[in-house]
Amino acid sequence: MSENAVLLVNLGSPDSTSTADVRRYLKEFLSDDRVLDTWKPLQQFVLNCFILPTRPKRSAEAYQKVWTEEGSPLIVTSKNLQKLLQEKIEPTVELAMRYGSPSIPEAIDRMKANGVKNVFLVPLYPHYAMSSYETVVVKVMEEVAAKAPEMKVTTQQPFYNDPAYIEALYKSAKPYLEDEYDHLLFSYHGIPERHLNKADSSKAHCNVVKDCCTTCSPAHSTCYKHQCVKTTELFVKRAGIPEGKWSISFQSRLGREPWLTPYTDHVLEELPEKGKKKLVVMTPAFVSDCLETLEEIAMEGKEEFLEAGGEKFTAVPCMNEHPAWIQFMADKSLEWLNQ
Ligand SMILES: C=CC1=C(C)c2cc3[nH]c(cc4nc(cc5[nH]c(cc1n2)c(C)c5CCC(=O)O)C(CCC(=O)O)=C4C)c(C)c3C=C
Ligand SMILES: [Fe+2]
Ligand SMILES: [Fe+2]
Repeated sequence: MSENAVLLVNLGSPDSTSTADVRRYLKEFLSDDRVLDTWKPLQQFVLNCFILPTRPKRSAEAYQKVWTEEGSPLIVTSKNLQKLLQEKIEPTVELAMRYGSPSIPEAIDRMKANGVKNVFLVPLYPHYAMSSYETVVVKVMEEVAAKAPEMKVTTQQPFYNDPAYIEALYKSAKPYLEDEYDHLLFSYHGIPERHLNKADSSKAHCNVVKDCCTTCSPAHSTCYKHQCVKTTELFVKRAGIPEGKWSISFQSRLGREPWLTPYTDHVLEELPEKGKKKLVVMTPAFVSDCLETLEEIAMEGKEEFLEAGGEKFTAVPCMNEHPAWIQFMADKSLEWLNQ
């Protein structure tokens, strides 16, 4: 048994598409103080009185549209990633989900029982957000402190601007960019605007400085929007896509407060009237296809775009099991082992 292990952590999905399982999943997810970040009693009031009475049924119907025989696409793809990475590297590759199963505490118990001393934690998100990357790191650290304080954890930093990641993203997307198209839309998962200011420890950059996301600052190490902009700029440079032929939008908003703009659903409605009738959409905030890419973009988004006068809609799959992505993960693991 190796003393080293790689721990991959993705977001997680409900156990099934039943409304009860989706409710349980949403309750755990939205009780996370880094996701619904309000005063705890208010968070629970909003959750129990407004979200949980209605959303689970709607979300369950959406999950039913993308569910496979093996289960949730996000879990199935994450397990395939675990298997393919394991074939390339010696340390045990463990997989856990931030919410639901397989859980983080179970993975830590397993590693402890197997005598693992050094863990390379990889949150499966290219970009930093307190509601995605940060909550994974905090949860793993809390569980390690409680269960196996002797374990040494090294964490992969957000890799949004890593040339090797951009190359893997480019290689996986390239076949979908070969046919003629009018516009390439990069649709990132949104977050509340407020989270940008909260993540800026200087409180003097994000949404304060003009053109903050393209003006150099240490705040960018925790600025989700900057990191999305950077991934996009590096990708279009690598792919040779000219200015005016691409843009960025943000999807999946929840609640009434302002989220990052422009909103993907609005953009999809506006593009056809601007003459952009053949559209390609990429979703680089997600490394694995999931509800938000398969249902919200490839099904609902496509319908909205075609109804607004669009003619052709191509949703680019996430990196999923692409060999370049698996190799990227293997290289990161080897860098850690050799440091
Ligand atoms: C890519 C990173 C993600 C960020 C940042 C993020 C922020 C965020 N999400 C919600 C609420 C929901 N997200 C839901 C699904 C979902 N979100 C991500 C990733 C990020 N979320 C993924 C990969 C998925 C898909 C999960 C799957 O099983 O396929 C859902 C559940 C579905 C639904 O009911 O719509 C909710 C709810 C908030 C509030 C938030 C930031 C504050
Ligand atoms: Fe989300
Ligand atoms: Fe910023």
